[in-house]
Amino acid sequence: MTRYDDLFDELAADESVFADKGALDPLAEPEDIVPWTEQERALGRILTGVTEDYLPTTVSIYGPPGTGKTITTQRLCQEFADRQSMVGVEYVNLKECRTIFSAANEILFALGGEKEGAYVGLDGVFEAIWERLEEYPEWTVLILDEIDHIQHDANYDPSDFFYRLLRGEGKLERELQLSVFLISNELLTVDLRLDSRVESAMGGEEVFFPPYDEAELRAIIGARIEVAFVDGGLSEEAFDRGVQEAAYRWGDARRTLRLFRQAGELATERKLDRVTVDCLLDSLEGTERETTVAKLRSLPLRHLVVLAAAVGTRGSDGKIIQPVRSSRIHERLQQPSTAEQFRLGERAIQKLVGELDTMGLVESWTESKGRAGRAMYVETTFDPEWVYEAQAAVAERLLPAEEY
Ligand SMILES: Nc1ncnc2c1ncn2[C@@H]1O[C@H](COP(=O)(O)OP(=O)(O)OP(=O)(O)O)[C@@H](O)[C@H]1O
Repeated sequence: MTRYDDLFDELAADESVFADKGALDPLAEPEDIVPWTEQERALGRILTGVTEDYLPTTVSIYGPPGTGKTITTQRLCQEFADRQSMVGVEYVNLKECRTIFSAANEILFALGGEKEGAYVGLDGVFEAIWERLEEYPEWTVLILDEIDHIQHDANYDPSDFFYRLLRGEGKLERELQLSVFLISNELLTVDLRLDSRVESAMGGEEVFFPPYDEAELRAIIGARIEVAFVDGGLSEEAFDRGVQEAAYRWGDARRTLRLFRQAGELATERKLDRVTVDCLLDSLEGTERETTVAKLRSLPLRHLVVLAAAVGTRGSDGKIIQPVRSSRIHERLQQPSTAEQFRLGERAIQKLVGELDTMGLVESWTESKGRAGRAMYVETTFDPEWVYEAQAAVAERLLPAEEY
């Protein structure tokens, strides 16, 4: 026996509470979609417009994470296209696209084209997109997921991208009938600050997916829980508590699946034969932390730098001092390396704090200081140490913590 044998033996679950853990994988295609009756009807109504020769140029599908936007839209559009030969559907996820040019190239690729080189420019890629679309049925529904990941870059702004997509000359000349279904967490015109010419070119159709309530989460994950756990592997109280907490905190099906998977892993680690309410509550904290850290990691650097400055002051007991005044954040951001890189004045900092507040990552408020005017205070809504966890390298490189 080597020490690796010992290690693997120790870690291999001989008494697992799981029968088929894969059933809790959010990426696994669920057999049944618990219908979102209202939203399905709204999307269905839009699609059947084809029979009257009309599809809106855009449909904005938005709502918080894990509320079934992707799965419902994809399936409904595909089912419709399977029944209507004059409709084609393509799905593109833009999450990994760092530039607007790469987003256009990703669309081209999904339409069966070869990606273009940078030298052709955005217009060149769009020209190739229109050529591909000529081969498509009369109507094309293009689903663009995570479209809010498109950000301003050095060469183009999102309005340029949308204007070409909706009103591009090559498209108008060829009289292509294209309807773009845009999936995002926030309403796009607000989130991406699209300009008015783009707004007026958009279809104006919107479908909102609200967070799931307890009954819906129960229905969505109930069947998967039955497959995932051995008989009696999850106590009824733990299941009830799990869906209640998940509905109260997030209304997100993906996070709920993850919560039950982690609670099961914890039970196995603790050598229990069933998941208890304690396992569930302990995992709940872990899930909260994991998702917050992931969210922090995906923040634009300027927001992260402001957060790092907000949590960068420790008391003599080593604890991070909160709340912190925005002027203190400003002061910390005046260190030469940071100041030069980000050039953040007090007003810019307050604006970024406001945006972090809207994202639910901080709470901010102002207090009157009499003659000294008003002061803005900021406090994170989560354990401030997580900021370091999320971007240890960035936070420490930019702003080493200092004692107050
Ligand atoms: N109505 C549903 N029926 C069955 N499974 C669902 C349903 N809604 C969500 N799920 C499960 O949750 C996962 C996440 O859902 P989906 O990707 O559709 O969410 P989303 O709203 O698009 O989220 P995001 O904004 O994070 O991309 C799905 O892959 C699926 O496993």
